[in-house]
Amino acid sequence: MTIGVIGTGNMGTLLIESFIRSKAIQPSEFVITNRTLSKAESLSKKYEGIQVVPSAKSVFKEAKTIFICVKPLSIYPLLKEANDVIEHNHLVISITSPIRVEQLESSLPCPAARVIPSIVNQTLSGSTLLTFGERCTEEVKTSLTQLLQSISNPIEIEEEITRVSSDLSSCGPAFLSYLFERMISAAVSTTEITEEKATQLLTDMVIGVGKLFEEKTYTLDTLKKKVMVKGGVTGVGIQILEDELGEVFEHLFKATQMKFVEDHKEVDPQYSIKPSS
Ligand SMILES: NC(=O)C1=CN([C@@H]2O[C@H](COP(=O)(O)OP(=O)(O)OC[C@H]3O[C@@H](n4cnc5c(N)ncnc54)[C@H](OP(=O)(O)O)[C@@H]3O)[C@@H](O)[C@H]2O)C=CC1
Ligand SMILES: O=C(O)[C@@H]1CCC=N1
Repeated sequence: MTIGVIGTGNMGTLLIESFIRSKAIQPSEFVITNRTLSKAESLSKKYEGIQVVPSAKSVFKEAKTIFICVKPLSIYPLLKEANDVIEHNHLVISITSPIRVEQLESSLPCPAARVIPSIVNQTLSGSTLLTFGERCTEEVKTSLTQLLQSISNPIEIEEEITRVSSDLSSCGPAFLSYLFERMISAAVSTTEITEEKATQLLTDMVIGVGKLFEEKTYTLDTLKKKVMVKGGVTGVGIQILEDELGEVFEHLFKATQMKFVEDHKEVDPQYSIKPSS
């Protein structure tokens, strides 16, 4: 299967490297481009066989399944530029949240899907968020789902829950990293522990917790209860979290939802179909 990738920044590179790592796609099956071409060329030096072409249009000429991994506002001009070489049997896959699949299909002669990845897909784990356009046949849905299974757990999501799903799956690793940093700096500022030791302990703990969830040993609730020995120290800490966390996560999800509305205001005028919500 030839796979095209337009844009080899963080996510384009992550998808290429993850598909190669999972052995789902061989380097020689990739046709890629990037605005700064040297970035795509350095990937082809790393993985012998990747074909680098000079433009998005050339990618559409060489591949039928194409991941577009550029920022939201760059997608429409790119599709217009390649318009005369896009055919009915292409599949266009966008990886960004503020463009709906029906908006993509409205400016294409072919099916479109949206696949929002997460940095954790680099370890061939985590979810990818999958939404199919109306033109996607069962065959297209099955083959894209199978491809994504090689690097992730593909979860089909409705448009209405796009932002919150991506907050959890794709922004989540950054949110957690921030919280872990705050835990470490508080541990260092209130006790004798060094930053190095606190970082080591927290990192080991996070990896272990991930493995427990992977093995389905515990749910979030049963794990919490197992550690919270009656009358013990964990309960004291949990009580502080309950008393002081307040509505921080409610505020977070409201803020990202507002940003999503702003993103749509920028992107929507490019497309003939406007979102209904
Ligand atoms: N970062 C993340 O964790 C996630 C990001 N996303 C989404 O993925 C998208 C890309 O994000 P990310 O990879 O982080 O961004 P980057 O800025 O790292 O990558 C974007 C890439 O697109 C290239 N580019 C821009 N315009 C064109 C064009 N016309 N033709 C070819 N290449 C082009 C840029 O080239 P140049 O080298 O010249 O800048 C750059 O390499 C965003 O919409 C984001 O929302 C989705 C899930 C997770
Ligand atoms: O488009 C998105 O929702 C993702 C999440 C992280 C960055 N962009």
